Amino acid sequence: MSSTPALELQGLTKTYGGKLTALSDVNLSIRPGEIFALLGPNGAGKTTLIGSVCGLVKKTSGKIILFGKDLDEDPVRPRYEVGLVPQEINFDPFFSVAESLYIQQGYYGQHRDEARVKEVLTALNLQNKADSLTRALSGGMKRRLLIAKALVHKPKLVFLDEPTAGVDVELRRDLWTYVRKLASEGTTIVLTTHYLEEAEELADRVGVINEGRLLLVEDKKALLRRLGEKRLVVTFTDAVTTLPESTRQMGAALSADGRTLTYAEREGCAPAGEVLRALYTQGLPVNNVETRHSRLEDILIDILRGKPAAALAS
Ligand SMILES: Nc1ncnc2c1ncn2[C@@H]1O[C@H](COP(=O)(O)OP(=O)(O)OP(=O)(O)O)[C@@H](O)[C@H]1O
Repeated sequence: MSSTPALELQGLTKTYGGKLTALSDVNLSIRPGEIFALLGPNGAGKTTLIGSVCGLVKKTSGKIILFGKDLDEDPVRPRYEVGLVPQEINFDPFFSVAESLYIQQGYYGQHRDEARVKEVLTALNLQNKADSLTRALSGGMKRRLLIAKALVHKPKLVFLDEPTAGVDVELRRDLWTYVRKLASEGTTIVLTTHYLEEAEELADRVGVINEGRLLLVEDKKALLRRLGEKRLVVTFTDAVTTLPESTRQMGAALSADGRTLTYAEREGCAPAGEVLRALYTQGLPVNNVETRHSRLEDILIDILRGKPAAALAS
């Protein structure tokens, strides 16, 4: 696979009305074929970033390089390689589903390609709706059509801006399967989502943006390992007065009533099993043991709160 980044942002900055800085000096390189999740709270700048790449927002400064081509030098042709699934449903209600896809092919400088339209409709389970007016589709079908529109011209880079907002669990699962298939065929995917489960499920890498600044870019699994923890909670049948010295040294803590031990196993710490072994060796009255792994959601909250442990990776 080519090593040229699918997308490179260099010092990308966007100021609205000379006052509000929606993007501040964003530097980012998206690898070809990866699924990259761009995460951040409302108003962080995600849609502005996507809009700048897709030509919907005029950047204030910085460079946008698509597949090695600087958009300042050619703002049109490199964008033919890009597809966008926007947050909001935006099609003309008076065209049929198939017509809206032919129009889309035209926008991207392509000839009407009926076979491709059929293929995309089938992939998104809309084959029976080709002749329906778009306004007659259900909400979930409209979402599918938005995705079909973004893909009908075979883009090499696809932005999915909140693709599953308001869709049911089944459609969400279908879309995840489809996104994975696209990525396995070499399409680069940039995803924004407030469903962190979605990012955890799909993403190869994660970027966190807040107030227009990119705070972190990291491999998802490495991030979960680095900042995640396994939390062990042990309850005792009778109150315990002190914990074994070895478990205290490992960092286990006893609740004030002596009935609960908690231990956070992080990268480089003793495994939770060692704490348990010490408790059993000392004959402490263990009643129940629970463990819970951190999710991306816990980590994102720590990063956004500026928790020191959530030190930024390069
Ligand atoms: N056309 C505009 N004019 C003025 N300000 C804007 C405009 N579009 C966005 N903004 C502001 O820019 C900032 C970033 O907005 P943006 O839509 O990029 O955030 P987001 O991360 O996509 O948020 P969300 O998760 O809510 O969709 C916000 O403060 C927003 O109010």
